[in-house]
Amino acid sequence: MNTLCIKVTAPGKVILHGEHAVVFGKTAVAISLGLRASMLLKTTSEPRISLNFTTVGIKESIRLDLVDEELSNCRRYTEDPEGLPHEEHLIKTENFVRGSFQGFDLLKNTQKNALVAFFYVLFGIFGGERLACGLDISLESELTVGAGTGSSASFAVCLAGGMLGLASEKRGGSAETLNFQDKMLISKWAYNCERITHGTPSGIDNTTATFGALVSFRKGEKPQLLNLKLDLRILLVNSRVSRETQVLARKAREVVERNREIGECVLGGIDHIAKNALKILQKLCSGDYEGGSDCLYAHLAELWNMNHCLLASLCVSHPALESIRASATSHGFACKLTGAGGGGYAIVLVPPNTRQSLLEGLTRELLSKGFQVVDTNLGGPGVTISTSS
Ligand SMILES: Nc1ncnc2c1ncn2[C@@H]1O[C@H](COP(=O)(O)OP(=O)(O)O)[C@@H](O)[C@H]1O
Ligand SMILES: C[C@@](O)(CCOP(=O)(O)O)CC(=O)O
Repeated sequence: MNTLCIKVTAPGKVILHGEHAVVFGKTAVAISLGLRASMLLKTTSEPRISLNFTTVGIKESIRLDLVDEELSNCRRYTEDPEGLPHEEHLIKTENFVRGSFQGFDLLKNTQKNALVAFFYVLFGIFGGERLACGLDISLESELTVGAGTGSSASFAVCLAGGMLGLASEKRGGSAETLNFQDKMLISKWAYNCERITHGTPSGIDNTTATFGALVSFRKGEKPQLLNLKLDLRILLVNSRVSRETQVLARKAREVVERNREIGECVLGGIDHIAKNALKILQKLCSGDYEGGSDCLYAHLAELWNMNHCLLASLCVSHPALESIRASATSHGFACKLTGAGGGGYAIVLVPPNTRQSLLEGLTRELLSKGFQVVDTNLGGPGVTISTSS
């Protein structure tokens, strides 16, 4: 095979509604961000695989013959990521990575996870064959790691998209043309990858990072993809408190299980909010309403606030998130945590007719409290793949 370059990009996401409840089978609505991860994969004649994951500070390389030898002991699951025995494959991959990279145990968790994720996908997709060419892979991202904006999902989608693209090019196909099934395959591989760090994720993050735009999601059902024809604008506010999704998901589950009937009501409430918010967004997209959009945005704002309060009742808010909300409320904006909570980001809804001075006042106050603020539009494209030789 001649030298090949594959570039893969994937967006981060924010969950608008349904975080935590989605784990219990309720509806969630997520939307892609303008911020993206981007991976460049080059085949080389050097017998090495070099990895440069700048965001997590990984710069490592490994001899190709060691990788090819391990590949010969793996089974291939290219088209069947769901059939891959996850735990077994993960342990085997971890053993390989630990044995191959000196000082692995001294790395930070984010670095360990990223290395393991790479080889997990590589071995699953190329098992049973030899790579027979060196690889030079670099990945960078505009997203903050560990803050709930889908950094790991966009990373995983890039890995999966790149490896599946390479596999397809090696068999004489094209990595660039992606139909729905191709995207589903990328999303399923990315889901497996997400399991490495997030235990049993619902799948909403990898789905949104793959398909982009607005995704309505329910576990076990085909994701509903909505073409967002409106500029939904938010302030993305970083509380600068780091948190782990798995820990927060466990906390919410404990609250629900300790208070079964109440927990069911809270989850049911969140489900209704997600469905109603989706209807409003669909109306806004279709233009199918009388008068201006102000009424619809006011209703959406009410749902955002209710959603936050229900999440807080599951003990997944944080004093920093409440402080962001207090500022937003005092300036007349709706605000909710997004993702797992316990820190990470809050989102503030910015309706189209918002006075700029009001928004600037809120931004100033949030900055003076030490938070980071990004004013952004939502709904960027999903995974993109381009190749050159
Ligand atoms: N840009 C990135 N580059 C390399 N690895 C990443 C990147 N983003 C996330 N990861 C990997 O994914 C893991 C989980 O990421 P995290 O940001 O906690 O998830 P989330 O975005 O869902 O909050 C990290 O520990 C790291 O190993
Ligand atoms: C809490 C949860 O509903 C969302 C987690 O979001 P994030 O990874 O923190 O963005 C978990 C999940 O959906 O898997």
